[in-house]
Amino acid sequence: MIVFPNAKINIGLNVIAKRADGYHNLETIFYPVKIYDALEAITAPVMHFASSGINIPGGDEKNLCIKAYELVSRDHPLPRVNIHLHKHIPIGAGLGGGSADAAFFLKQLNTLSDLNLSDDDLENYARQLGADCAFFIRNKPVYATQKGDVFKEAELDLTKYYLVVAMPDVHVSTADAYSGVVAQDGTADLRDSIKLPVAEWKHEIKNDFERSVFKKFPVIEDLKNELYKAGALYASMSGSGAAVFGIFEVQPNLSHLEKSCRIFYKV
Ligand SMILES: C[C@@](CO)(OP(=O)(O)O)[C@H](O)COP(=O)(O)OP(=O)(O)OC[C@H]1O[C@@H](n2ccc(N)nc2=O)[C@H](O)[C@@H]1O
Ligand SMILES: Nc1ncnc2c1ncn2[C@@H]1O[C@H](COP(=O)(O)OP(=O)(O)O)[C@@H](O)[C@H]1O
Repeated sequence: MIVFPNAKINIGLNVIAKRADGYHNLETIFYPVKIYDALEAITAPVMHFASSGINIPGGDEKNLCIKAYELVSRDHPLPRVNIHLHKHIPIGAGLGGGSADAAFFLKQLNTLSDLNLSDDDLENYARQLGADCAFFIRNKPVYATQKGDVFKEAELDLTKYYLVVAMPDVHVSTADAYSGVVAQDGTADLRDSIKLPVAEWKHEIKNDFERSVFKKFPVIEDLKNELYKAGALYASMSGSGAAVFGIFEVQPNLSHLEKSCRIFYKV
């Protein structure tokens, strides 16, 4: 069985408060985009994990797919599986690639092993693997609060626009990005802000990680500015970076950026 875990972008990200457990409460809109890994799982006599494509730091046993398997196996007898992950979604990008793999693997296990877990059950497993992992279970645009794992409906359809994701040659650690951010409450509700025309979002919607991450990696801010120069109605860093995305009315010419970063068109 092969599935194709997709990436996400964050439309706005307000870091509201530091929590007693060390995490942060936030407010964001998660929006799925068309950049994919490929994840194959088949039942097999011995457990095996292999990956190809982009090198994943941390070793196989630390892979979130293996962690997902171990988590579910505490509650349910599982068959041994042979897993192959082809990694295409950039890492340290703010695109949630590792979380997507884990969530899609949970869904695969549910089917492969006839576990009959509901989406709520799967989300409960997912939130134990990573704060933004639960989003990928239903994988629809949502307004997320608390650790980024509590969802309310968000009506957002960007299909009439041309979305671009650009990944510079730097990687940002999520934990480092959170340690550099200053939490502050009292911003407008993102569910109201996204109702404005996209061209007005730049006055209303921000990503709180940009200030400190741009300071450390000016190349990311430069890239965001390049997307505006190329005609973006709205451009922002995604999550804790380093990827930036642009929302355009038509396909932009970004060929001058292709030497210094990886560009994903029409996502
Ligand atoms: C910033 C966001 C925005 O969508 O995404 P990315 O940019 O990483 O994709 C998420 O909050 C990332 O979620 P995720 O990458 O799943 O985080 P986790 O693995 O659970 O946590 C990594 C580390 O980030 C910090 N962390 C994460 C989530 C949160 N709400 N508060 C935090 O302070 C903690 O220090 C934690 O140890
Ligand atoms: N399947 C996976 N894909 C990517 N990263 C993984 C995976 N499993 C574990 N990781 C770990 O998660 C870290 C980054 O995860 P990722 O979700 O890609 O971050 P971000 O959302 O910030 O881009 C990597 O450094 C790696 O050690």
